Amino acid sequence: MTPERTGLSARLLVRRYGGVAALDGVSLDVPPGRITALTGPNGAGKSTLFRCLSGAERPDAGQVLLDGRDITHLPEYTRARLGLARTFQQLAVFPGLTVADNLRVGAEQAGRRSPRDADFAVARALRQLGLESVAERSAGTLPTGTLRLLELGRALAGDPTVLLLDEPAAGLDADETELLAQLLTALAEDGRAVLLVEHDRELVDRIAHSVHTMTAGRIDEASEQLPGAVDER
Ligand SMILES: Nc1ncnc2c1ncn2[C@@H]1O[C@H](COP(=O)(O)OP(=O)(O)OP(=O)(O)O)[C@@H](O)[C@H]1O
Repeated sequence: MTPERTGLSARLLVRRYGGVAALDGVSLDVPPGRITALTGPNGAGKSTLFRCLSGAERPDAGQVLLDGRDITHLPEYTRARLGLARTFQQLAVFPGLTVADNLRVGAEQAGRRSPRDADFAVARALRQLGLESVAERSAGTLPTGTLRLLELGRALAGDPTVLLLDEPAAGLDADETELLAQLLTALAEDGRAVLLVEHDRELVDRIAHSVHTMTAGRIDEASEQLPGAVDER
């Protein structure tokens, strides 16, 4: 039986580094079909929250739930296979591999190991990101904006149900930001749960359904909003 999709939730997460509480009782819901945005100043704890949600780090207390299942103690690769994907602020693409092969690694990390499955995932991600024309180029030869899209493609290649995106618009030009806005909107409409850490407030206001503000390890403000219209070009 397929479990009911409720998305990803943090319940009272605590993570301390020495005397600093990077997370001080953080609860957050990232439901399917919506873009949930997280903002806040440097050092607020956003990256720590991402690491605890993705499984790169364990919280000292609290729970992480995926579709109601407690995944707090599951390793990152198991979470990836359950449908959780993330992108990194510091790009995690392999510069020596082609764009297509970077996407293939993303598909394989999410458990799409048969060549047929992986080929299908690569072709779909190339199409979604508009990267067909650079499919055989070495990633290391491409500009930052294209690499940022490839970083997203690497996460999408595994066909995740939950996407954690750490500043996906950093370094994108206006056209690339527009493509990103349309793509994230379509992914949410398709039923995916999207968590977006982003400093571009204009982008957040246009596409997010809710905005949570984090300060000093706590989410101290949450607001619901109607996403603004995305340009149809
Ligand atoms: N590995 C670590 N060891 C010690 N302290 C850490 C570690 N990681 C984060 N911190 C501290 O935890 C707090 C939260 O940091 P975090 O990087 O999660 O914030 P952030 O909101 O993601 O900031 P930024 O926008 O700069 O990435 C900060 O005080 C930071 O110095």
